[in-house]
Amino acid sequence: MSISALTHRVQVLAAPGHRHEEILTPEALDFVGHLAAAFAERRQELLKERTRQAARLASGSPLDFPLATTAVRADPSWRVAPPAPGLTDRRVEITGPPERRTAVNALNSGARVWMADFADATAPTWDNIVDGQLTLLDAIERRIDFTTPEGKAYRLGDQVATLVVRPRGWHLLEEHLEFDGRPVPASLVDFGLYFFHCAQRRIDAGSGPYFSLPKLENRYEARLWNDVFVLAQELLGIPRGTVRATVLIETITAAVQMEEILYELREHSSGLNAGRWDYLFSLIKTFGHRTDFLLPDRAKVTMTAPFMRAYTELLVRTCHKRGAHAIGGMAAQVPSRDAEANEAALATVRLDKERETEDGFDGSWVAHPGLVPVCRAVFDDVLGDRPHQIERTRDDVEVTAADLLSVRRTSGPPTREGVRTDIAVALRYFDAWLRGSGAVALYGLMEDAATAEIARVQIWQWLRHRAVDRETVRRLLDEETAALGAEYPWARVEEVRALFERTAMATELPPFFTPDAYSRHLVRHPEARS
Ligand SMILES: CC(=O)SCCNC(=O)CCNC(=O)[C@H](O)C(C)(C)COP(=O)(O)OP(=O)(O)OC[C@H]1O[C@@H](n2cnc3c(N)ncnc32)[C@H](O)[C@@H]1OP(=O)(O)O
Ligand SMILES: O=CC(=O)O
Ligand SMILES: [Mg+2]
Repeated sequence: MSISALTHRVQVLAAPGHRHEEILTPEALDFVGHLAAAFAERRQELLKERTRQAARLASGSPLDFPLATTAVRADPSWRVAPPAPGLTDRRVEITGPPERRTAVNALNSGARVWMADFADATAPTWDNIVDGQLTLLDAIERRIDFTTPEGKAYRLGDQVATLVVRPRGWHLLEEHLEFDGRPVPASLVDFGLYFFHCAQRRIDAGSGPYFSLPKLENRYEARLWNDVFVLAQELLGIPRGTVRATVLIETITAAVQMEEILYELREHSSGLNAGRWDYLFSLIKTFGHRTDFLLPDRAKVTMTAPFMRAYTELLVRTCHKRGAHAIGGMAAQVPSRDAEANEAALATVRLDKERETEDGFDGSWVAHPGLVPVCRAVFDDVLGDRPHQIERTRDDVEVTAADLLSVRRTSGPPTREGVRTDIAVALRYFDAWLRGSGAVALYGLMEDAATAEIARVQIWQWLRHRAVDRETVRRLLDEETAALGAEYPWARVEEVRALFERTAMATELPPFFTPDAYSRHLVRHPEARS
């Protein structure tokens, strides 16, 4: 099918920005419109199913591996597609928003993969979204070099990381693009614009259009992505099976459908990734009303907690059984200018990666170029010249749904400092996000939309179970709001405080803070809600 024959015109509800016309071409918008026409309704239905499933679990329905797909899990014959060029050895993957400086640094970092993130690490202002696409296009075309006004030169090296792109999740809309009178699903915008402009260019360069898919809740959402890939390839005349996608297992409902998710995407799958921060967020969000799921301070819930071990071991076992890569998660510590703090951060990251290599992971994520050597050294020790350890099937691992939910052994009340830290982190992160930054370093840790969600839902959970009283939260909120304003006079303290009160202190927990914050604060077209 020729794209020029399409009439799925998408309307842009934003003032033209610098070079935006290079991305928002009529053909690219038609392509996105075609995807919206084909998949927007199904997305809507799947979001309704998310709500229904949340209600079922909240009213006591058990969570388990689906009976309906027993045959898929029992069938030993199927495997995912073989690794595509540039995705065989993934021992270190660096992540970051698709900004110019980050792009050059990440591509040059020595990591095998750069995961350019429109999701957790990006505040989706319209400029960030379109400039992010320009950054990727310029990086692929190798015209991204620049020099700062201070004279620091950024030059792409000869050996660069393989590019993987993470579009926003299914729950979000892009309100600056309208199709058929409705905002276009954000996932289709990020995927569609990148695929339209860059898929063939990546293939011509000996690589391919590769993706990382966030926040899926079940196999039907994986099937939807697979259908998006099939149609997108067909529309652009790209051979079916060229796309590769690594799915983040970062919701508790997806954890019991890992194998089905691989199955749905098998012709396009490049494995699974342990999205540990969203996973923890999902667990609290889904079962936060239950007293046995009361979690202590965030710092005390580590990857060695039995329920987190069950999750990561199941992920490795599932991937390797199906010939797929298992990619580890993000240790939140980032390098520090203080030598002692830096040593401690590196040691923590090293331990985390050592645990992952022992579990059988084939590679892992880092948040900062300064962590690439640590991660690489740990994986080099175990892998040597082998590109991965997929052959290490973890037949010894037996994980039940009860193991994934065995939070009781870790549960407990928060400390006052734990409550304060969550409030401080949520406020500071919300402020950065409203001002256009989706990833920041706070108190020595990388914070992004997933980690901030944990801070928010912990406060909600503790209030709900009266592990902390409302008066104390209000007092700490006053103190932390004042501290934020004193430290950053430009901080949007009133808006940030109101956002916190709406999303962390309401009786009903909103599933995400981002849709509320996005439509109130980031949408800039004349029809935007105030
Ligand atoms: C839960 C999840 O979803 S994890 C995945 C999503 N989250 C992320 O991707 C976060 C990635 N990390 C980051 O964005 C950053 O590391 C931050 C925001 C946490 C800290 O960034 P900074 O405050 O700039 O750190 P710092 O000052 O130490 O940076 C030093 C240099 O490293 C660069 N750098 C830092 N992190 C990255 C990165 N992830 N990729 C590329 N370059 C990076 C900086 O640009 C800076 O470059 P420069 O010397 O050329 O100016
Ligand atoms: O996306 C990663 C996560 O940990 O969340
Ligand atoms: Mg995540």
